[in-house]
Amino acid sequence: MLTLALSKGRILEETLPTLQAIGLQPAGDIDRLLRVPSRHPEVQHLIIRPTDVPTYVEYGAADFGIVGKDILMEHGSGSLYEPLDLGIAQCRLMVAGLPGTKPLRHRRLRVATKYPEITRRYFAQQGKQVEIIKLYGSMELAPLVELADVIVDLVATGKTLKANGLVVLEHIADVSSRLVVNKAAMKTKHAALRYWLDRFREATETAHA
Ligand SMILES: Nc1ncnc2c1ncn2[C@@H]1O[C@H](COP(=O)(O)OP(=O)(O)OP(=O)(O)O)[C@@H](O)[C@H]1O
Ligand SMILES: O=P(O)(O)OC[C@H]1O[C@H](OP(=O)(O)OP(=O)(O)O)[C@H](O)[C@@H]1O
Repeated sequence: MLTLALSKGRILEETLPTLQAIGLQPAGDIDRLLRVPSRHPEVQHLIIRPTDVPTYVEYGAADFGIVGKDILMEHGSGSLYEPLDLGIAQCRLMVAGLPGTKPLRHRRLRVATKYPEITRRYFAQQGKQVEIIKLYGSMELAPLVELADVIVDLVATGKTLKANGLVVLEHIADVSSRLVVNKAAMKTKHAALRYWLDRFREATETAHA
């Protein structure tokens, strides 16, 4: 039996057509069940929060998983194999703020984000120490109420930024969803995982042809 950890929400919705194409569609109520059989007798799904997917796969509670590159960058992806870019849930990780936001001289820049590790690394690479304010959502509000000078957040269409009067200041990384694999399982269950990785790769190529 193989276990695939799926990120519930946006990524799961965008993953369903691929699962359907390769015969792994969930065979149960994905809105309520946390562990769901798939149409294939040898694969089951875990339906979990995106931020938990790397942990389940790293510890081997799931053999493989699907998760955003943003979450992998924040988690630190060295403990997992990342063999395939699925090309779904595409967006960009950006520094954003009010128009005309300038570097500050008298104090550290204050940055609100759901991604403290990525943010710390990004500014440290530029030799800047920043004050990081960890938030769990609605980052766009922070500069408006002077909780932070800027935010580090995901941008796709740019509509959320625009609606809140914010602009992109810097580009950090392009983001899409990745297939990740537990390192030990890649050895002990190699043939089965290889088979499904090939199916995912074919389906992804077909979808983007
Ligand atoms: N606007 C967007 N357009 C495209 N992809 C996005 C967008 N926002 C987020 N994503 C991608 O989808 C993933 C999941 O986002 P989603 O909004 O479903 O979860 P979340 O609400 O951030 O998760 P949690 O419930 O753990 O806080 C993100 O990690 C990112 O990779
Ligand atoms: O550029 P846009 O197309 O407007 O998309 C960007 C928005 O999408 C994400 O939020 P999401 O809609 O997932 O809400 P949440 O993370 O606050 O739950 C992200 O955190 C931005 O707020």
